[in-house]
This record gives sequence, structure tokens and C-alpha cells, in this order.
Amino acid sequence: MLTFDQVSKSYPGGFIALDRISFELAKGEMAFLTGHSGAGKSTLLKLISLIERPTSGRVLINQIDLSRIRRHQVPFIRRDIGIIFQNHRLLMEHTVFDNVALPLIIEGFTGKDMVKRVHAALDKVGLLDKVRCLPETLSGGEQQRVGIARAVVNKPPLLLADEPTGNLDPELSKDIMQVFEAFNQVGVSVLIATHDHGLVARMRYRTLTLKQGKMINDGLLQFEEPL
Ligand SMILES: Nc1ncnc2c1ncn2[C@@H]1O[C@H](COP(=O)(O)OP(=O)(O)OP(=O)(O)O)[C@@H](O)[C@H]1O
Repeated sequence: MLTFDQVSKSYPGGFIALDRISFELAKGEMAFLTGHSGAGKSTLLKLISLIERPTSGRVLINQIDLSRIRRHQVPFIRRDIGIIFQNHRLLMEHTVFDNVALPLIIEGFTGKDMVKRVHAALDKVGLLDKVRCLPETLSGGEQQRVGIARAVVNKPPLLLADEPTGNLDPELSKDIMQVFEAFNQVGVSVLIATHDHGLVARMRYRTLTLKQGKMINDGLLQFEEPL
């Protein structure tokens, strides 16, 4: 599904955010991406979603080398990737329905087909009864679930999440993780960047650990190791 092959990323000024990173995420696999603040987690996600480009090395999605993707082709690649942000970036003056419908509208869906898909996505995150609400009337956990519904509404095979439980208490974090697991169980590949040591330890998934731009661990993390 996803391949990093000796990928490095330097930012202008020469700072090396990622240093020769290689790994594969299989179709239907779920993994955590962890490491200290500034270790390169967001940079790695940005390379997958084509927000940034590598300085060297190759990133492939379904065998497609992203370095060969031209600017006008970027939306076609992004269509296969659902992205969930920590601060969910919802449009606060629009309803839950409008927020979740947005990716479909961009893709040209209209009418009953669009409504059906929006309702199906909200149903999966348990928020169908909030479809007419404005996001500000929802709790933090519910807002995050709207963000997840928006990310999955066009059924992408790959989900990326950047600190999806960052502002949530442990109980709500657990709910959010169960939503990710449910998508994973139906074959979606999921990569979750997180600082949350407790979450990583509890959930026992493959964990990719970055330290100063280098991959220092790939596998189940030992609890005692500080991130
Ligand atoms: N656009 C940029 N220009 C210059 N340096 C950048 C840029 N974006 C990130 N960096 C630097 O690259 C390093 C890695 O940043 P990144 O955001 O990937 O880390 P992170 O692991 O996601 O951190 P956090 O957990 O705090 O979000 C940091 O030192 C950061 O300052």
C-alpha cells in the first residue's frame, strides 16, 4: 500500500527532518508513528499526502512513485488518502452534514448519492443524530469524529491521522481508536502519528519510532522505552 524507500527530507536552511527512512505499510495494516516533538512525524505524513516532497528517496502508494506525480495529478492521489488532523479543522459555521459532504462535493457528487454517503459515514462514527448540528454544539470527541467521517466519506484505502487524540481524555481517545480499528477491520490501512505513550502501549500495534529524523524502532514497542 505504502512504501518509503530511503526517504530524506531537508527543509530550506538545511535542517534534516527525515533521514533515510525506509518502511512498508501493507494493505489493511494499522500502525502507530511516534517520537518526540520535532522528530519528523508530521513531515512524514506530509510526504505521503504530497504537502511536501522528499529531498531524496522515493515514496510509493500502490506502487505509484509520488515523485512522478505532477501538480495537476495531486488531487487524484489525495482521493485515496483520508487525513485526520488533531484540531480537526472543521468549518464551524457549517453543519455537520456540510462538513462531511465537502470532499464529495469537490469530487462532483450531488443529490441522493451524496446524502447517502454522508449519512453512511456519520453512522460509522455514531453521529447520525447530529447531522444538522453546528460543530460548536458538539463535544471535542464528537468534533473529532466528524473529522473522521469527513476523512472516510469517499472510502479511501489509506487513513492518516496526525495526533487524533491529542486534546481528548483517555476515555474519548479509546472511542476514537475503536473507530480507527473498525475501519482497519474492513481493510483500510491506517497510520496514526501520536505522542500518546499510554495509547501506544495499550493497543499493541506495530510502532514506527522516529528520533531526530531517524527511524529507531519498527515493531511492537517495549513499554519502558521513553518516546
Ligand atoms: N516548513 C518547515 N520549514 C523548516 N523546518 C520545518 C518545517 N516543518 C517542520 N520543520 C522542522 O522539522 C522538524 C520536524 O518537524 P515535524 O513537524 O515533522 O515534527 P513532529 O515529530 O511532527 O513534531 P510534533 O510532535 O511537535 O508535531 C522540526 O524540527 C521542525 O521545526
